[in-house]
Amino acid sequence: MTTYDIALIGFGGVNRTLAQLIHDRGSSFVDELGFGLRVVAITDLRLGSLVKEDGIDLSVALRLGSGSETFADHGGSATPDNEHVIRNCSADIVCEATFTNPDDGEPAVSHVRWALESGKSVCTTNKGPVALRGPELTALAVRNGVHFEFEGAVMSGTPVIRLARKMFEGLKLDGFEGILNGTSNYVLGRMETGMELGKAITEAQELGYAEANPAADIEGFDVQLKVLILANELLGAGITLADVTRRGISELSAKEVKNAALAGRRWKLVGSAKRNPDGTVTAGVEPVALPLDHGLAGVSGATNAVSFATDLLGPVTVSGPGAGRLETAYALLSDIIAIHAAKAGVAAHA
Ligand SMILES: NC(=O)C1=CN([C@@H]2O[C@H](COP(=O)(O)OP(=O)(O)OC[C@H]3O[C@@H](n4cnc5c(N)ncnc54)[C@H](O)[C@@H]3O)[C@@H](O)[C@H]2O)C=CC1
Ligand SMILES: N[C@@H](CC=O)C(=O)O
Repeated sequence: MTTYDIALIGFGGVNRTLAQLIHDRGSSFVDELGFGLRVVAITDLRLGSLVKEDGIDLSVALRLGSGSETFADHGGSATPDNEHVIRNCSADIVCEATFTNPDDGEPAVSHVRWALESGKSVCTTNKGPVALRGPELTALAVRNGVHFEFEGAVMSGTPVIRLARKMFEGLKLDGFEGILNGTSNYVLGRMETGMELGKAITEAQELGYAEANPAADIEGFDVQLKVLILANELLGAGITLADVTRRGISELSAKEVKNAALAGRRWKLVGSAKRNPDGTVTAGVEPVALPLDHGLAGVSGATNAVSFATDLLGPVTVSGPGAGRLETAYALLSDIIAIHAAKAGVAAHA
């Protein structure tokens, strides 16, 4: 039986939920998925680091977090020691789920690089490394014979990237428009009922949707990264962050959002990209008051949807969860499944 040793970098909502899934359902993965999972290292800014080659007792690790205990109280260290742990632990796969940094992607870019350089595959839900260093890190993975997977970076557990790559073969994509941020969509829905922005953001934080700094959601930085990822990965746009224009929803008042709904329009934060006749791609994110019969107007809560413009089918829309701890932990599991399938395919053809 194949067992993959896992390192969890960042032990917040997403990686903690993956650990919980492995703890609760790990034994059934062997029958259902054909492999087992064992967590051999965890690092976190607040908890420090813990490395155990024969497997960490997840019931103990999962109890830490709310109190003052750190991994130092359980045979580990009070500091994360990310580089040392990532380079030297026995993990086959590193799951990177630290904060997204929309400026330069660090320190997550380094976390991914250290893992790939030391022959470990990486799954990440962190948008920074994918949006800002995606092609470079993918090339590094290829050079080292490992994998770099990032399905959860866009639309959480909804498999939009893999689905589009596999299922749109033979179609030409000319662009897309979508709701790509669960927090802002949830917040706009609450504002439509009259709730003030700040209160709605607090709810989204409690539900595990928001970024560590929710301004990233509200001011459109998060969608800017996701548009960049989709444009480069699926349209081959070859654009940079500066090419994606950005406007968030912070200027909208609850009254404005409510009045628009009464007048038959719904405010949505829309991310889009469009291929121009000369082959260049124009991309951006902005709030739009959509008519109620628009395909994206009915997408509510933390649900996301993206409508791709295709040459042979016209618009094809993918919709599903766009945020949430469990939904995003599933994205990491789906990446591990993809890595397993790729390894099994290579073995079968060897
Ligand atoms: N929560 C969601 O719905 C989704 C989250 N994501 C992305 O997944 C990542 C994780 O999200 P959450 O778990 O919700 O965030 P979180 O804020 O709950 O957890 C992040 C964890 O990373 C730790 N951390 C931060 N910097 C670190 C460092 N340098 N070394 C070690 N640990 C560090 C923090 O202490 C924290 O425990 C983020 O990049 C987020 O943008 C992506 C899709 C959906
Ligand atoms: N904060 C993000 C989480 C997923 O990327 C969102 O709300 O969509």
